[in-house]
Parts: sequence; structure tokens; C-alpha cells
Amino acid sequence: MKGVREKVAARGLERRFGHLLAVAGVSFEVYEGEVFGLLGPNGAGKTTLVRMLSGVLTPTHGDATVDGASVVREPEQVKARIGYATQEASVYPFLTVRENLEFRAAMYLEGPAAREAVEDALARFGLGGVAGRRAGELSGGWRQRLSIAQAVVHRPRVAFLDEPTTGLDPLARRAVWDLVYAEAARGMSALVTTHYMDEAERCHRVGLIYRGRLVALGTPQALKEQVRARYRFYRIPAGEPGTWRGRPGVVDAWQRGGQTRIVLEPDAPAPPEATPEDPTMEDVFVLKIREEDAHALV
Ligand SMILES: Nc1ncnc2c1ncn2[C@@H]1O[C@H](COP(=O)(O)OP(=O)(O)OP(=O)(O)O)[C@@H](O)[C@H]1O
Repeated sequence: MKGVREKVAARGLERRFGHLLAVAGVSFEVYEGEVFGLLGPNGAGKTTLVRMLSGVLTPTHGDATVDGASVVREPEQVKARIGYATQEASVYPFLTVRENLEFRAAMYLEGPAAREAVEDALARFGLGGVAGRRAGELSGGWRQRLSIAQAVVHRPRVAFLDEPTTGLDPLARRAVWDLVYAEAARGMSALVTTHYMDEAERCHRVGLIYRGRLVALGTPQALKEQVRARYRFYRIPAGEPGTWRGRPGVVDAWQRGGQTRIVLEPDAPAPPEATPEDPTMEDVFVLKIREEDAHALV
């Protein structure tokens, strides 16, 4: 269950690369046992933010505490306390599953404690049956399972998982989420980056990052309520989205399975053939980004 203690507290985190402001003053918390989703389009700044929170990239401004340690003043402490599964494969293909886990456990633990951690991770992640297989022979889903097992083999209280399900089929993705929730149930806090809208729905809370700024933050339900308060959503049995776009009061229109989905301004009259619908996380994503772009043009 979600606790109340902050395990991650970012305060005005900023990172510049030359003239590029990759992360622009981001503040938020992740609580004990919480699964926090960081959502955003390509290049939004998710990985840069996670790298700062992991103590591997120094912020150009601001600070964050992660399991009590400051990423600016105590980055080594942060690295020792967290689990981090990067986007790049951190699994060694020529080592077996067990050897990969042993290698990672040895970075944090010694002797019997390391051996125990490896056995425990094999069991928790259902990897016992493939312990002797070379990691390079595993399917994508199993390799990702190993990658997460490695990241949390030392039982950190905070884990950063950067796009853990990219490229996996729906069943493998579901398995990864079950494992993340099993760790969270033991009290671990997880910050998970994703592009997938259905995955955002699985998180306790979601932060939407765009052009380096946190443009929305809340439970999936609360974010959907925010857009419901500002727009209206309809489905039209047939039709061509292009004929709706640009009409007065129409915010957006797109094709969906032979039907047209339209988003209207609150005071625009609904067409007679339209059926009201609930907003989705995709609506949140598209509309929040559209609002940001509109502000940027002003
Ligand atoms: N080391 C670096 N030097 C220069 N620019 C960088 C560096 N790392 C990231 N950037 C830039 O910072 C911006 C944010 O990149 P980042 O990788 O954090 O985005 P992202 O949201 O993780 O994207 P994706 O979803 O594609 O992984 C991009 O414009 C990227 O080109």
C-alpha cells in the first residue's frame, strides 16, 4: 500500500546541455510503495531527469533527495541506495541468468548475503527455471525480467526503471508490471518511464513531462477529470476526421476503428449523431501537450 513518506523529492531540478534546457525546474515526490509513471514524448527529458535522480548526472540547478540522500551533495550514497534499470541493455549476454545476478549483487553485498540475494531474486522474478541459460538466449520479455531483477537484487527502497517494457508483447508487459507491483507491495517505490498510455493507467500517479517541464501530475483518474472539465468527447459512427478539423469549437478529430472521435470546446454544440464518451489517458497526453504548445506560441 502507498505510504505517506517521500522516498523521492525533486526540488526545481534543472539540466542544461549547452543552450538546450533538457529539464526545466521539475519538482515532485514519489512516496513509499508508490508506482509513479513518468510519461512524455520522445526527447521530453525523461531519461535526463532519471539520470539526475540516480546520481549519475549532476543537475545544473535544483536538488533532489532519494531515500534521504541528496543527488547534488551525496550522489554516491544515492547510487548505493537505488536500483536503476537503464534503457540500454544492462544484461551481459554471455553470462548466465544466475551469473548476471551474481555480478550485480556483488556490487552491493558480500558472501552469504550476496548469495541469498541472488537466490531470492531468482525466486521473486520466476527466473529459477532459466538460471543456467545464457542471457543472450532469452526472449525479450525474459531478458527484461532479468534486467529488472538485476536492478533490484539488493532490495533497494527506490528503483528507477527507464522504459522497462518497450518492444515487449502485451503478455510480457503485463508480467513486468506484475513484478513491479509485487516489489511495490513490499514497500519499494518505483519510478517508471513509458510512452504507453495503457501503462500510465497502471500507475498510482503519473507525471507528464514535455519540453523538460512537468505539465501534469496526478492520479490517472484525476488527470482525466481535469480534461473532462475543459473539453467534451464524442464518437461519431462514421465520417471523415478531416471534415471536422478546423470547424468552430472542434479541438481535434481523428479516425478510430471506422469511427471518428471528436473533442469539442465545452460550449460547442454537439452534432446530433454524436455519442458522448469518457476521456482517456491519450486525451490527457494530447490535450495537455496541445495546451503547452498554445502557451509557447503566445
Ligand atoms: N548528453 C547530452 N548532451 C546533449 N543533449 C542531450 C544529452 N542527453 C540528452 N540530451 C537532449 O536532451 C533532451 C531530452 O532528452 P532525454 O533523453 O532526456 O529525453 P527522453 O524523454 O528520455 O526521450 P526518449 O523517450 O526518446 O528516451 C533531448 O533534446 C536530447 O537530445
